Amino acid sequence: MSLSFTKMQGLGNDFVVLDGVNASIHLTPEQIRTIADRRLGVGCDQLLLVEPATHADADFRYRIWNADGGEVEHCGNGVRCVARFIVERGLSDATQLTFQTQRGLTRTERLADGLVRVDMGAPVLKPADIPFLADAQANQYPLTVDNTTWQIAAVSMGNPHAVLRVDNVDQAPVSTLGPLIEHHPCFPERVNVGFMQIIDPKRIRLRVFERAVGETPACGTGACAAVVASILNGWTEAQVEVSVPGGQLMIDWQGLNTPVWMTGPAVSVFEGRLAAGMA
Ligand SMILES: N[C@@H](CCC[C@H](N)C(=O)O)C(=O)O
Repeated sequence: MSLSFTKMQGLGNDFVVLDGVNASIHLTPEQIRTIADRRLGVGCDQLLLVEPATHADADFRYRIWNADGGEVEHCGNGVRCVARFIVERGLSDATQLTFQTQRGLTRTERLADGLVRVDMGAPVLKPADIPFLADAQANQYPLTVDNTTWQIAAVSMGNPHAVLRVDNVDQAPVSTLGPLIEHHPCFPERVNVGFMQIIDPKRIRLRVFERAVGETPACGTGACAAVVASILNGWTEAQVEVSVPGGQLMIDWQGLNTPVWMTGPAVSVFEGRLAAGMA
């Protein structure tokens, strides 16, 4: 079967997006790895599949696989792209949509200028639910890696994040410390690792080493987790501009048990067809 796809990106975090509403799509982890491969396939950080919802309050179901073929719970840049994909593919013309994900319901609203605003849900801070091994919940935890102890925040936005405050993200050890924390035994499902520099109470800079992918130009859930960590620790106010290597996201969080709001771009790059045998 030859399957059509759209290549999309949100601040350089890139996706292959598939329409599972008009076709029944079942891909093996090996097929996903090949499609995501930048030499053997199309190339992407995540593969996204839109399907009919099975939840009464959702318009569509939306599933996410990392480039290594593993299915994950949530993707912030991805959900903005999917909101746009649905309109471009004629699946709906609604400005507001509700998506069913592994982590629950996520609501999107298309704004002017190609921006999409997303209700990312309330962050999860209880260690066992992240999951993160700690005796008690705290705003920061000591984490020892190779005899050096770092202070990290642990936050789930549906998917797990560790956030470290650094003086300068340009000099942060993203490619060396990132994978060590990703695989740290205190994170039994591995973790995305954010390196955050506070510029002032309204602005941060962030680089994220994504679980199963490596450093990406942007991570939407990572930006939400970093802002939650910075607010909990008293470093920023409730509305924060997050500068990542791929551009800017606006994140707004009013505090415990309230949703994190994320606003950012979603861009279609090209459409194509996967050759028979690829899918
Ligand atoms: N790029 C994403 C996050 C994708 C999933 C992540 N790598 C994980 O394993 O949890 C985003 O924009 O949030």
